[in-house]
Amino acid sequence: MERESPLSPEGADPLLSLEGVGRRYGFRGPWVLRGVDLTVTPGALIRVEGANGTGKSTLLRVLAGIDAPTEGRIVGRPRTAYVPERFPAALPFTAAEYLTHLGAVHGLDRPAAVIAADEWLERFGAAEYARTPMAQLSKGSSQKVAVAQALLADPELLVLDEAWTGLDAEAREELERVVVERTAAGSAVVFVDHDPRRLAGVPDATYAVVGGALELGADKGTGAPTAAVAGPCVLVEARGRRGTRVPPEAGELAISVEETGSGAHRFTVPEPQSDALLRTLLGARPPWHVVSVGPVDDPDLDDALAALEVESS
Ligand SMILES: Nc1ncnc2c1ncn2[C@@H]1O[C@H](COP(=O)(O)OP(=O)(O)OP(=O)(O)O)[C@@H](O)[C@H]1O
Repeated sequence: MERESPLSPEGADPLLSLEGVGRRYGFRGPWVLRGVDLTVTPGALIRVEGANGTGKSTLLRVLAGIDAPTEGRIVGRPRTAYVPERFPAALPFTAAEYLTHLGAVHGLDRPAAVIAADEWLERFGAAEYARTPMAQLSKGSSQKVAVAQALLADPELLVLDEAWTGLDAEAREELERVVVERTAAGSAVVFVDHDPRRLAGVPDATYAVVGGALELGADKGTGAPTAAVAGPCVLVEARGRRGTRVPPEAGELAISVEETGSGAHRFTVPEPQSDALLRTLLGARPPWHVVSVGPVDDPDLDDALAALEVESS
């Protein structure tokens, strides 16, 4: 199988590579994964898709380093954090104790671990549960703790297996923002999510697990500006500091920019360019706050794009 690598900064060394990786359970079990090659570079955002039971979670566990390949090898082991599909919530700690302990395991000293635990719980709207025993948390709240534990120690590779499941709407949006921020800051994120709208248009690459192999999906973003404007678009709502002008590069990437409030802007951008737009906004000085990223469902825009396509042909 040809090895595909996602968009990466020019010349960046891979964080981690899977080379000819295969995984099966049990000595004679069927191969769940076979001949998988994958290179994860700094800043890459990779989506993994596939039908139920095809091996997505297996792949993510191997990437996260909590499961070993049966054959093949893994080159590199960045500082990695993982949010599993099922989080063992019935632990004999409060949320804050658990996070502080894990922070220490990840190398933070105790005061730094306490601060990081508080900050992440706050950010995901779970600060009020900090002193609640984990066993008493609802599924959604314990999922917030699962996400917080992964973000505590600034991972270079974040692996999210259905991490949005069970989160409330605000926390789901927050996690999308965190993913965009982390990749803009140079960390890699690999995720599985059953909702096709999750981070739609943002990943650098989408892979599907099919028959144990990894196939590069059709909706791979190029991350680079292209002349094409036809095709699906993404709506990015972002807020700049009051009085800040839209970064010129963001204006060039977008088909349209609308000011919706003081500092608040709505960018409509062709899907392949959405990642570049997000990086531009988050990398601006001062950085823009990305409020939401979602698909465009606007018949007028579809007509306008069709007209543009005709004009440019
Ligand atoms: N610990 C295990 N022991 C034995 N078989 C396993 C184990 N984990 C996964 N499998 C098997 O490996 C195959 C792939 O499972 P995996 O959970 O990786 O798929 P998935 O694509 O993530 O599924 P889903 O979409 O349902 O979460 C399945 O047939 C599953 O039964």
